[in-house]
Amino acid sequence: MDEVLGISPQLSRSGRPAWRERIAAYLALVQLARTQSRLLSLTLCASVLSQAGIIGCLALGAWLTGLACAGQAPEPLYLVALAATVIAGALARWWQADVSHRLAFALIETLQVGIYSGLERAAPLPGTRSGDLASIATQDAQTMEHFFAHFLGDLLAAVLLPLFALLLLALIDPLLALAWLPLLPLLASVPLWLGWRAEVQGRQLAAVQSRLNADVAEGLQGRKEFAVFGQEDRWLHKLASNVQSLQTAQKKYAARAGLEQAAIELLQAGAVVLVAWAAGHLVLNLSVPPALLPLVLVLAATAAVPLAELAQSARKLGELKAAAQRILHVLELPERIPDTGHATPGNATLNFRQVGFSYAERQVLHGVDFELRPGEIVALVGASGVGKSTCGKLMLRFFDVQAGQICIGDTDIRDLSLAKLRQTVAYVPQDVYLFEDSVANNIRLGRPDASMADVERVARLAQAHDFICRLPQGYDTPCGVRASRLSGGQAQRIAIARALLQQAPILVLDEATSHIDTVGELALHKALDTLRAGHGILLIAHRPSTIRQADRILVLEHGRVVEQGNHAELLARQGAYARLLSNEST
Ligand SMILES: Nc1ncnc2c1ncn2[C@@H]1O[C@H](COP(=O)(O)OP(=O)(O)OP(=O)(O)O)[C@@H](O)[C@H]1O
Repeated sequence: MDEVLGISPQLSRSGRPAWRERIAAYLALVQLARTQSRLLSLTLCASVLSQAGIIGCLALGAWLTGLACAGQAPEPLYLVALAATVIAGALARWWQADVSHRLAFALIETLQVGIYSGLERAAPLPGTRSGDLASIATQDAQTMEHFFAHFLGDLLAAVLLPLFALLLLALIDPLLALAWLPLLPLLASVPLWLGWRAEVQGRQLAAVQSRLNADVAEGLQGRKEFAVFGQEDRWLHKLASNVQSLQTAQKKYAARAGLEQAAIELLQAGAVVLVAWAAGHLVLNLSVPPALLPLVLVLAATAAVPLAELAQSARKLGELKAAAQRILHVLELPERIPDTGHATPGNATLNFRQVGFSYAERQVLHGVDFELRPGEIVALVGASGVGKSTCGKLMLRFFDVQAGQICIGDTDIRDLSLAKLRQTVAYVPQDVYLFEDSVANNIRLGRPDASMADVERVARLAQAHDFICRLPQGYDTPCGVRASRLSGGQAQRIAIARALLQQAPILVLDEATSHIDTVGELALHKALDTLRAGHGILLIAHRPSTIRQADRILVLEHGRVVEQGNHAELLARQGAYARLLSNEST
């Protein structure tokens, strides 16, 4: 799984060696558990009490049985004590289940919020798929339930109760304690014998599971494409092969877990046999009264149970560690875009000044220069892949420029807070995303408190009001998963209305009318003309009809603005713009 997120098993992305990473993972979980210190203390206390309750009733029962065998009638007080121990043990068990799960769920909630905030802070994560990320936020976080609800409590009980039993056995006769002692560390060490394999298997299991989740999620998103290109069977085969890999990983995991289970039970039985053998000798030598024999055997058998339970719990540590490391990786993701500015722009004039930018190795923009003043409509045009959308994304700081600067009112946008920047620039992306919510709430995305009158006003401006009114529930109609109930042009108009509601002085429309019909587009052009009074509008476009309405056209070629002017001027020049238009028309 770590490999899925690009973390090598030997060396994590943080650069720490794997063993330090492992300890860091557990320490971070314990540190997290300490944030719920009250619930944590109650869980530890309840775990010890519940296991002590079970051992207590069995030991008391065995002692009374021994007395009865020796011909001593039990005193009523002892029977009352036995009944009280049984009830207290049952209550402690119930309390432990309640409090340990309250602790686990509180911590999982904290983890999930942390994971979502880490993903948001660092988005988009290079090389990761949404299914992988969903696995971290849900499955990995849920895996932690075992650690918080069971492992920590089991650990404390496994230390305290065998020590207490050892003390009792030593008080009866030190030889009994000596007979029991050697098997205790052996029992505790079982998970360590196959620990390395458990870890590798845990990591493999999580990786296969995550790959399967990612493939299912991707296949569902791309099901239309699979259907169009007749590739459903290929996708199903891929899923079947992933399921097969998952089964293989699960089988290996179960085989190793079974081996550990057998070893634990063998050692537990061995401890009882050794103590029984020593006790038999001591009883024959009259060093230990026969009435104590049942108590000795019960102590030897039951006091090792918390240790065996810990060993069982620890068997899951490999899986748990893999999940913890993936979670920590996301929690520790640095902020991709630092948000430290507090400046306020003097006015809404936008300037690109010698802007340079590259994605990984590939340089896309080299010294882009242009200005967008309030009241202007400017079109940014160029061949596909030349970097037009990249300019829009840089204006919103989805990425930061690597050379030059982008300023609004002479203030570098890196000196504005992200919130301020995004109030200043409204953006309609190429690939509109509508949430599975009502049309009105989708329009309200940037201003959740906007009145219905405001929502309708911007919908009219975006030429969306009429078709929205024709929808079955008007503005309350759900848009469907990924806007499945709307046409591409309708979704675009809702996205334009959403941007207009933001009342930002700079508006960027990235191919925002590409799915809108000619009549709708003409109406939208009129709306943009009325909007220009308070706004600077940047149109990123291919359609000649959209481009023509701009006051100024910027032609981007080889990562630079190579021409600018209005439609007529640029056509007359017979340069890059004229070439572009003739290419578009052919
Ligand atoms: N996230 C990314 N990672 C790596 N390369 C990218 C990324 N986004 C875009 N590119 C590359 O950067 C170049 C410019 O992309 P951009 O989307 O800005 O082009 P565009 O001019 O808007 O194209 P189009 O008109 O087709 O939308 C393209 O070659 C593209 O492959």
